[in-house]
Amino acid sequence: MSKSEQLFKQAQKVIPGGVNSPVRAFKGVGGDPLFFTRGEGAWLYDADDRRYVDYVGSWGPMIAGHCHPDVVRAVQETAANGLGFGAPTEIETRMAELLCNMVPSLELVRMVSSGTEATMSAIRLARGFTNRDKIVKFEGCYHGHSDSLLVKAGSGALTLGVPTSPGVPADLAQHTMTLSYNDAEQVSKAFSEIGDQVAAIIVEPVAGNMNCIPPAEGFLQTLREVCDRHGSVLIFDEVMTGFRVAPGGAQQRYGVTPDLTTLGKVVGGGLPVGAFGGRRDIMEYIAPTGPVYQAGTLSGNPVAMAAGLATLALVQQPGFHEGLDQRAKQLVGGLKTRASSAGIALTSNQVGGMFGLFFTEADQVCDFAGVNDCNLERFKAFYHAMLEHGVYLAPSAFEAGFVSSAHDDEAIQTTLDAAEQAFASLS
Ligand SMILES: Cc1ncc(COP(=O)(O)O)c(C=O)c1O
Ligand SMILES: N[C@H](C=O)CCC(=O)O
Repeated sequence: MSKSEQLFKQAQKVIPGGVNSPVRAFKGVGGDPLFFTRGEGAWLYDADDRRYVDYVGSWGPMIAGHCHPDVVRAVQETAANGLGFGAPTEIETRMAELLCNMVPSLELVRMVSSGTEATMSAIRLARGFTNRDKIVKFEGCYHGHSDSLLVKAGSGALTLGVPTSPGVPADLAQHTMTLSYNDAEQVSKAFSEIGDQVAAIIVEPVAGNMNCIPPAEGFLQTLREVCDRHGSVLIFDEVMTGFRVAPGGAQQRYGVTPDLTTLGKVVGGGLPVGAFGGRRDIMEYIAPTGPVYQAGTLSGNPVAMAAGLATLALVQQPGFHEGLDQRAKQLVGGLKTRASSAGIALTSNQVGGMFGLFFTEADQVCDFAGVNDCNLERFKAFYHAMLEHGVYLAPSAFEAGFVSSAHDDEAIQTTLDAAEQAFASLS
């Protein structure tokens, strides 16, 4: 038995399913999860000291690779002064100033401790501000696990086949309307019927929790238009896309400015951080300036702020995003060439440092139905073959992949060599 197998057995005795977040349990691909002991750049080492090229990146935060010395140093230096005070610190203002400078929609921003908290708080704020209950989301998009948003959700909820979770009161779920991602016509029609009751649209501006689906031409603009017409709040959930697809996120890349933005992952540099912010008049509606309540014991934790600021400093370096984009293109292009040589039908999507692979004959995959039509069994076989050859992909066909600035030629070539063998084993 491997060390990982032993550790997983032990974990299952005291942790539900042996994991602290369901998608880690390998239910989407079968087999047992690996337990990791350390990371370095683009590489992860498991409990048996096997090395893997990592395309999960802690589900996104590790945009500069594992253990970047600047980030580690910032954490160590800040921790030496105390782990947290539950009172204001200057570093929180520095973080807020930076976020407002980087992300087009932010005039005011509030820090929280996870992406889930950010989206849950943004929804409450939008409901309070508009005095309306209904929200619109899109099938296969995941916005964390708060009740209103765990309806036809993506990510682990989709992987485990429970997109609408038991435990979400029907009385609450009835206020969440779920539409099809990239179907602008359906959005316009829904808003012509009930637009005046809608508090907010929340959307992943590039969907990354049903694999990776970029927005269709004009889709985000339509969301902006219907929200303007009906007085609804447009929320871009940039927990995944923030700082990844452009320095100012998807809103900068696609030129559509939402009213509120939610952030997570990269903003915490690997520590538990989220944020939500946007238009001043809406953000001033939150306590203590406004009546909508929201709070957090560890919000704005200085050590987490230090990790985030150090990561954002790296992200702002000239050429950072061009480098990510180029690496991701090199990877995806190389995989497609090798799949084609092996006679395997493979389609891909890629936006900056985010990518998706689809085992399908279709030329493009642009919505939830397209993702569902893919060959899941082939993905599972590919997944395990890649793992066998030292490449760690997300253990589900419904998750995007992430490239970091630490993915160098060696990491990419190791991946392509592994893929050549994996594709050969599938054909
Ligand atoms: C787009 C998006 N929103 C929200 C969340 C929730 O963030 P967290 O897992 O930090 O609660 C995630 C990831 O889990 C996400 O990908
Ligand atoms: N897809 C999720 C976040 O983006 C995966 C993280 C998790 O649920 O553990």
